[in-house]
Amino acid sequence: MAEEEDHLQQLRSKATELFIREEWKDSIDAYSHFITLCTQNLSHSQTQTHSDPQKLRRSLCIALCNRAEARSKLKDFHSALQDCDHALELDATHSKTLLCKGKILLCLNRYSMAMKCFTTAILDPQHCGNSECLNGYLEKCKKLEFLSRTGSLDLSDWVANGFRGKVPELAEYIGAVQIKKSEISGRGLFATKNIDAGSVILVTKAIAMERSILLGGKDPCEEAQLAMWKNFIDKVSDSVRKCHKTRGLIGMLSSGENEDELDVPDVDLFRPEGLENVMPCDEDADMVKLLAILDVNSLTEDAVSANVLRKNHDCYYGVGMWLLPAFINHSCCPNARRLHVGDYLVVHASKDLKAGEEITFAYLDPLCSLSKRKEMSVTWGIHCKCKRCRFEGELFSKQEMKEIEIGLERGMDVGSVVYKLEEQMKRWKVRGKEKGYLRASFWSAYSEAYRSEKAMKRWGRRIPTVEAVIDSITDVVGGDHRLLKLLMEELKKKSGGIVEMEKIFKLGKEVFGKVVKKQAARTLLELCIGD
Ligand SMILES: C[S@@+](CC[C@H](N)C(=O)[O-])C[C@H]1O[C@@H](n2cnc3c(N)ncnc32)[C@H](O)[C@@H]1O
Repeated sequence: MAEEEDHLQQLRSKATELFIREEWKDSIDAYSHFITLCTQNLSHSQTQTHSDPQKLRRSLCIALCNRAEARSKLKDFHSALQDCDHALELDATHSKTLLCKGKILLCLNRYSMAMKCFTTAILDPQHCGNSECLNGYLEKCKKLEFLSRTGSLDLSDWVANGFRGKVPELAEYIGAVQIKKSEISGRGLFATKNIDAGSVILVTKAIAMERSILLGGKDPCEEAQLAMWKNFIDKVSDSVRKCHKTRGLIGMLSSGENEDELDVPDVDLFRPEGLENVMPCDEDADMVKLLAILDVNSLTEDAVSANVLRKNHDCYYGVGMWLLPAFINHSCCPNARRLHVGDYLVVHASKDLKAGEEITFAYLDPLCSLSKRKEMSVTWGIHCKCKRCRFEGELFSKQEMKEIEIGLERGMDVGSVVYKLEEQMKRWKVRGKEKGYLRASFWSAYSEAYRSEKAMKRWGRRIPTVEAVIDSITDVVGGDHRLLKLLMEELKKKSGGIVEMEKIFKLGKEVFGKVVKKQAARTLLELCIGD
């Protein structure tokens, strides 16, 4: 008996030493060995070889708790949670395990469950040493739980501080949306209630994300990009391997084939606190399918609709996988935009949305011509048939239109391009939204003309005002930072009044979403001009 006890003692000391040295993998192995022997010893109650089973049970509880901590350091949250539950079966009020479990649940965005752990731990009379830390976690949990219920995030302090300090912690939030069959392609995300422009629709943490900081240049070199993609794929595979819920959810995404035949999942499955055991998929991840899914659904931070809130204008190139936003289809007249805050993706309405309306992003730049959009859509493997593409498709076959486009490409005076287009629109009786489509397609000519003193001297009186053009483009493509920038430059020239400023704030909300209070909004807008 003494020999067995010595052996257990040695194993425990070795595991603890490795744990203190933060050698997580080796400490997990050592604790696993100890846990197996302990469990065998305790389960053979008749032949029990330990002199003090009560003490052994306590040691087992601590070993499970430490293995959980080590596993969570390696982001193996699933196994770590199982260890915590096992430890809590031995001692339901073990405060260190409750703290560990609460922290893991927080990482998994299961705020109310985490809150229960911290509250129970605080009630434990032996928690005294951890009191401050537990209260801190409890406060954080309450804040995040509120955010996950309401979606009312406030990034004011961080933005007003020039993005200094830690990236604010966000919580998962799913607004009034559902997944349904889409007329665009396969499934799409739809509003279930009216949503105002600027309102946050989703806040989602990436299941995996990889960034490269590329110094000295905007275009990431191929080698750095390849390395980043490789790391990203490794991270996704790791998270899919470790969590069957992630595996089940990612398996529901499109791999680009037979999209119209895919099942329509319930949006509730994507809630962090949603049921774990509803996942149909428990098979091993098929790497070929996984790569196809990543190809179709990964998002890059530098995309047109992605405003990256970050420090110092570092040249980042980031790629990530966010599950629910992967159901958002493309439109050349998008009504939503995305914002990257750390590993979180914040999706907000860039126009007012009606209940039942499909939520769409711009995968491709909506402020460029049909031919350029067509060229870019090849990379996405999509053939867009939206109203705008259909309308422009018919018009772009007209000789006059071809001449305007070729003229622009060959460096024709931008003022005259704008003038010609406006005159043609009158002749063709183009009205309402359709005017916005064409102005958006020739945005480069409009923005250059309005910024050129020479062009404005010559054409200024014969072309519509900046405000009128921006209004009509915003009406079709929603808020866009380039429109905002031009509007602000105009305001500076004219030193505009309150009405103009309100217009800018409104457009700012459509571009960045309602994520900051008014004072911080000014900082954001200044950053927009400085871009
Ligand atoms: C990120 S997924 C969007 C959700 C997808 N419809 C589904 O059912 O899972 C991207 C894929 O949706 C399809 N898609 C999205 N927008 C489209 C559009 N405007 N026209 C045609 N296909 C589109 C393409 O097959 C694209 O590869």
